[in-house]
Amino acid sequence: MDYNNLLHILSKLIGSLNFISILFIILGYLFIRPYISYFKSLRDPQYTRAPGPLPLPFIGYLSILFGDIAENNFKLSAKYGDVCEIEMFGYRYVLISNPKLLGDLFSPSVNSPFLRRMPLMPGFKELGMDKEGLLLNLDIPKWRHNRKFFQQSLSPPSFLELSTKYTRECCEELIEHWNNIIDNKHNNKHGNKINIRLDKWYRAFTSDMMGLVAAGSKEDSLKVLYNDKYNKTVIDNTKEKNLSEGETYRRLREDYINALNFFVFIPKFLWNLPFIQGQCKFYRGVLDSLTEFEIKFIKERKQVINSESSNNDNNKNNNKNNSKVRPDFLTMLLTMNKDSDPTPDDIKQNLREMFSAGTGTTTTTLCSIAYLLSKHPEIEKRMVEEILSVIGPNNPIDSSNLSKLVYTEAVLNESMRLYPVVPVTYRFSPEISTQIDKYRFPPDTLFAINLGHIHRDARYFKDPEKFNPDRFLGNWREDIPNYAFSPFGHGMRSCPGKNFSMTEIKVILATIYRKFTFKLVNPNEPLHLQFAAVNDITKMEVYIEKRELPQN
Ligand code: HEM
Repeated sequence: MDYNNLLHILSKLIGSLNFISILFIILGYLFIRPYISYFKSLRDPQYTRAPGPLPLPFIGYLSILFGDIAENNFKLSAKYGDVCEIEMFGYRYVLISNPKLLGDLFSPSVNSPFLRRMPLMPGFKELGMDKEGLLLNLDIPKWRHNRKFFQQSLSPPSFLELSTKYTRECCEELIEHWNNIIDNKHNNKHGNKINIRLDKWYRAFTSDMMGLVAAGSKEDSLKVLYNDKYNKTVIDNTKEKNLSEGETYRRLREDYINALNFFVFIPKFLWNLPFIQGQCKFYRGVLDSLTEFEIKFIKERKQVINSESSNNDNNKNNNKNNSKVRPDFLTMLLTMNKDSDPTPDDIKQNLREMFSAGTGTTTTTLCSIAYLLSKHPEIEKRMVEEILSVIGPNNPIDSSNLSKLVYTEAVLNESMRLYPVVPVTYRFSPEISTQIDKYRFPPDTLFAINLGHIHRDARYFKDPEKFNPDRFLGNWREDIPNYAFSPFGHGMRSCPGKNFSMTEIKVILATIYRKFTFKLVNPNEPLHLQFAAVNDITKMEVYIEKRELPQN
């Protein structure tokens, strides 16, 4: 049969197809597509395929639709080993659970081919994150530029001092509210025990704290929570009508996290379905309002900075200490970046990521610490003894004390080992093929690093399920293999907020735990974590008690 005949037969066949048959052919193709690519990859002589389950039609792997991705990753590694493979997000998704195999992916080299976290997905564009900020930025020159200024903005001693001061202020406010709740007998429904939602309090706390640290805006989340639940005498009819700017921003950011999860995890072809369309429209509205709010806010700050610097130029006797501009993260971003004179648009995503990456992560970490300490009172006692001996029962904490809180830091590290906020992180290279162990993967493979699984692997941690802060004392950095403990990731895309977070959390633990102790209301329940982009605490009920301090 010649070529023309073949074309003729094909065109006749296509002409005879009706809409239903075409639909069936398309669906049939989509149904078998994962198998075609699966069997093709098995026969490709250039590359290898790691063990893993057969893909499912349409979705590739069930955990996209059901269950917790982090938990499913955990089970996959337990079943298939240190390197295993599934289909996810339309990509070959290789899960790695052995720190010895992470050298290339976690490379600290500026020329690493793994500077991207994930491939471009439609949701990233919708969120404006594919070319902005850090987290999902795929534009490498832009990401480098942002990363440099993000990191520099977090490091000046004046910034760290100010953020410690703001954290202490928020702790003092929290302590005052909790004292009021405990002292107020009307709230006491459980005999001598006061039952609180610790997750809600810490969420409000980190929101106020990050509001101050990032943009100098006090959000009043703690006050709102206290007044709503405990201070019934305050009747605020204007509450819904006249939200403070801080509270409006806080609510927008809360919705933003949901928008982020929506656009990242719901495939684009579903956005226009009737029952999802409304949600999509709502989240687009949230993104627009948030952008409008941030641009206005950044413009105002820029004006203040510019007018102060032109006054300073005119006034040679100027005293810098009289500056009205707070040295918070936003000011740092604007002033450190002066040579390139950043526009509000350049900066807004960095500011947004400071909030979104800083509040939920800290809340979950604080709750996991409270959970573990309430189950291990002897460890809590030892931590509080250290806090009291280094700082005393009432003195304010300053940065010079923090390095002496060695056991407190070990408690923090051990909690992050057992409950890492980011149990899986990703690396991706569209450019090169990658050799991992005995497997060779093509470009465009998505590598998922199974941090949560590695943290509980008996090969690297003796009695891995045991809460034992002692493993983080002494020369632990030499004892634990490279990359086996990675609560902040590693390499060029590791967490730029690491030092800042460690400092903040230690300040919070030292300030709060010398005043209060928490007991779980349901001690037999597991920690309620839900994984979306990170592990988020969904509920934590505790009895709160004032700590009885030893009399001097
Ligand atoms: C307990 C607190 C925190 C934990 C456990 C945490 C953990 C992490 C982890 C595991 C990553 C991914 C690292 C990798 O892939 O190698 C990350 C990335 C990131 N974190 Fe954090 N983080 C915390 C707090 C913060 C704070 C306070 C900020 C902001 C000041 C922040 C900003 C970021 C940003 C911007 C990235 C993306 C970096 C990039 O892609 O270049 N994080 N974080």
